[in-house]
Amino acid sequence: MTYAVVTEDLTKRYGSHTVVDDLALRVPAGSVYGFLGPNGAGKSTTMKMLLSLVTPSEGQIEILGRPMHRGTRREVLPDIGSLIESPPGYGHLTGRENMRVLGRMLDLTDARIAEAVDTVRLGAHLDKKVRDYSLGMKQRLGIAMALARRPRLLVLDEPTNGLDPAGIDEIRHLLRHLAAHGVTVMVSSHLLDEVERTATVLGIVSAGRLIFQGTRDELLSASTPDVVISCSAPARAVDVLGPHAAAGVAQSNGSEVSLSGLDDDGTASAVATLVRDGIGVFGVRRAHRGLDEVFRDLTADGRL
Ligand SMILES: Nc1ncnc2c1ncn2[C@@H]1O[C@H](COP(=O)(O)OP(=O)(O)OP(=O)(O)O)[C@@H](O)[C@H]1O
Repeated sequence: MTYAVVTEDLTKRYGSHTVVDDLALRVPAGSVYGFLGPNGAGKSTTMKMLLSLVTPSEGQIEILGRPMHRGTRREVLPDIGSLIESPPGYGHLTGRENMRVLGRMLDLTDARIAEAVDTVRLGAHLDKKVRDYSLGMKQRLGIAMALARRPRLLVLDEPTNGLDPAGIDEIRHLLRHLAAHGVTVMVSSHLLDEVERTATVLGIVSAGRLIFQGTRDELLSASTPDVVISCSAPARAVDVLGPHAAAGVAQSNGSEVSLSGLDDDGTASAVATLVRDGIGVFGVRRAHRGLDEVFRDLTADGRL
């Protein structure tokens, strides 16, 4: 497997506060890598380090096979498109004027610029002043600016922040389209929903630490789904199982009890306890868990 981004021991401290802690990122080339974590988890700081906008306290970064640091960033940056923090662009200029300024700065052909504008479907709004753009249009302009240099790697920090569902959907499509055309996309979000269907690989950070990295299926199988027992006396079952269950017991509806954090032995022993207590067990199953639940569990504990 070739990786577009590899980090070793990547760490950033501000005073005594470690905001990024020993990250070993592996972003496969050609993937859409969803970089997830709650607000303040250290996603932006990590992305800024990847772009050499923030100097790491420790660790190494390799981008597209080359070491990335102050001394090399001039050679590496032309291959990276990025959207970090607020969308770029001058508000008093139109979209077209902004793209022209960028074109002059980076010495891009008109065809290159037209291609980038086309990809984000901004053509119809090019003659409007950017300060009159909706947030979605601003984000798309930012992405067009990032794309104009035809990057091999695109780093986007929360590109769907503040967008409505239609805008989010559009960005999703765009990211898939780019990945299908060979661009590696690293995209951060604090909402799993937003990247789950787009990302082929997920990296989850919590309090600066990488608590999971792998495919969506690997994430689901790394967590234990709840056991749901349907029985004759669910309310009594909750009392009986309370001291027994490792993680938690809840009565989910009229006839069912949910138990979290139980392995197979724990499940067998819970059923035996119910039967011993004279409660009729009608059925036992593992609940289907959405990724959002898994994500919440992972980040609540701060561990996998
Ligand atoms: N320049 C700085 N000086 C001191 N602390 C900082 C600095 N930049 C970021 N931090 C702190 O680092 C932590 C991580 O911030 P960061 O912006 O990387 O998180 P994030 O996961 O991107 O969250 P968000 O989605 O809210 O931007 C926060 O506690 C933040 O206050």
